[in-house]
Amino acid sequence: AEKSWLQPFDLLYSAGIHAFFQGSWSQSRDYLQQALHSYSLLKKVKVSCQAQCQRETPFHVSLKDLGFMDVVLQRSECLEHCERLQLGPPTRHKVSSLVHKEFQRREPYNFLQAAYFKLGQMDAALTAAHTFFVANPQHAQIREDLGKYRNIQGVRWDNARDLETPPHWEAFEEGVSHYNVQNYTQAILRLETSLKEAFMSLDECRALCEGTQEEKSHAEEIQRQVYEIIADWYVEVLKCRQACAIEIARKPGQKLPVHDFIPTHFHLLHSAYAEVSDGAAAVETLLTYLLFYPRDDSAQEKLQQYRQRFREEEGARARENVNAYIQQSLGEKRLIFYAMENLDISFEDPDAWTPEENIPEVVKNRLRAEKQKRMEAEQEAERTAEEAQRGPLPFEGPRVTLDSHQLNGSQRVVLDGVLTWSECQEILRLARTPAGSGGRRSPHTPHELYSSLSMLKAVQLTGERALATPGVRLFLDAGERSRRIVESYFRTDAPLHVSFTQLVCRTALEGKQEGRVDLSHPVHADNCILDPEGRECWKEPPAYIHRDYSAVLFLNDNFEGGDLFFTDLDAITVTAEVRPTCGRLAAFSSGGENPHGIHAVTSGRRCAIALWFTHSSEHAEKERKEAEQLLTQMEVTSPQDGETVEGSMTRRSSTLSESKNPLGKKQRVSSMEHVRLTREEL
Ligand SMILES: O=C(O)CCC(=O)C(=O)O
Ligand SMILES: [Fe+2]
Repeated sequence: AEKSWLQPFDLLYSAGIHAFFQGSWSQSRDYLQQALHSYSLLKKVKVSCQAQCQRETPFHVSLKDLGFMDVVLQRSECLEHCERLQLGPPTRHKVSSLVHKEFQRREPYNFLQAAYFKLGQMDAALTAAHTFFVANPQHAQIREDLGKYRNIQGVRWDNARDLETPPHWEAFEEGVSHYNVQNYTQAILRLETSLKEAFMSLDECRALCEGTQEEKSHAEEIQRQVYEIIADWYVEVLKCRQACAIEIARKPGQKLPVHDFIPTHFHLLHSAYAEVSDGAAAVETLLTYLLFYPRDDSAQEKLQQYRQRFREEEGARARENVNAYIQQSLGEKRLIFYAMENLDISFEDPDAWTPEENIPEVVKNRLRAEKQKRMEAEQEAERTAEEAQRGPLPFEGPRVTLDSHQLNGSQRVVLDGVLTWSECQEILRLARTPAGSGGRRSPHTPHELYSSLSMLKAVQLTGERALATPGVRLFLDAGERSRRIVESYFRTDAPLHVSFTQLVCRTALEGKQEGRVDLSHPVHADNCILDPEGRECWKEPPAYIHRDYSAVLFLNDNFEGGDLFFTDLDAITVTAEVRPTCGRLAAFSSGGENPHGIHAVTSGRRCAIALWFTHSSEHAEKERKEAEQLLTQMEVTSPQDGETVEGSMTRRSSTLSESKNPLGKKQRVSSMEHVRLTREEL
């Protein structure tokens, strides 16, 4: 029989990794596939044995302690027998919690995608990579890899599937989008599917709680009595089951769970059913919602409305399976609260709907205090982790003026001394050239003019007017300088490339400033679409999702207004403000943690270089390389000039006259053609 038992997943996994580092790709692939298969089968067996043994050895009410222990022993025997039949001796599948965590993080898929890639199985590689990526969206390397797959001919990008995310997520998200565009019939179908699947995931998660508790050391156990040990262990199981409500509500790869996940389904469903005039279902789902929140006044009002509108639907009842779930959950909470009162137990209630009166006063205070303590500890941990991660500055000159903590946020920094005063002036001259000073209406406000100069335009300027060269060189260098500071200070785990450089000036229109309440640039995040109501930021097109870090290098301060400010996710609460001044650099991660805007410029002209950085080499700024080449050609003295190289280098910061331009016309034109070409390829 030995042969037919399931192979332990941790052994298969380590064999897969071993083969991987040996370069035996097909062997590695096979072991990794088997490991994943074994892992999921093991879970299935455990869940089905739980269900079977609960049926076979039920607890009856009013058991005396012997009767209770009798059932405990029978169930234990049942489980052992059930699992042994399918899995072999229990010790075979004892796996360290470290390996468990790796599987939860989908680590095997990372090796698997690389093995498939080596074997040229591109569609499978893409699917494995995508599966890993969904749970690890911050992983820089996998993003890079996915970018490569996208460019490989014949890979069907649309086929990228996620093999692990529970099916309720797709159904839930589709349901909500249908609902949002008033497509109620489809919304109902998808949300009902989501509910069914979510309850299945919940059952599975809860069943796995038994048997996953870490074992205490024998020495610890020996001090204690049998009931203490049982109580302790059982409370751990109950806490684990309770945590499943959060587990199913947290989409893989996301930090926070969806608030009130199950009740939300019923909230959306009753409106959707009412919209399609299915009175019975509307009343049924609203009543089910009210099981969670019986004192929700607006829901009660709705109920009266539905009852009047759909008269014939008086027989509708709340859903029994949901009622059973609530009763079970409240029963578990009651025991946990009891343990909190009397034993030294900590617990965090995952549900918002637990009725106040079910929570003993003492426990309420403990819960509150614990929550407070946890939040503070989390903030502190985040802060110290962030500060500990700060890297050194790559060269002398700039210094940190404000760190994230002082800026009341995360992944933010303000530095001074990135440009000298004369460097700022030189770049500002560039902004005054015809290409830079074009004053069109600001896209954001009728009270300001707006002009912008991209790297492409700056290079064209160099080609056409040598006058601009020192400014363009500085414009280029300032971006590279900032890039190095950001990469080093934030200790990014992969190299950063500049992906876009833009010199932007905002000029206040005279006499149009009274009573002005708008902003020079509304609050936004740079790589996602800010949804202040939902307190979320959607990292999806048309947002520039490849942007990882942003920076603003300020050039002047002779204007009024125009401070850069950061807000909370609500886009209203200002958390920090930065006054522009020459050489000051504000740098921050481009995501939802850093919504920002610019206060109205009420007089004068505010100029700054906006920079965006990316880990993806595909999104590196093409014009930057062109500009670099072109400028180097111009700066290195041509033979006719007879000037030394050093001479030409010192000239960098002085103004070049047109006649000194060492670049022949022909050469210049061909360089420009090249720039246009790479631009079109984008
Ligand atoms: O100029 C600034 O201060 C910020 C500009 C900005 O946030 C943007 O262009 O995305
Ligand atoms: Fe921005």
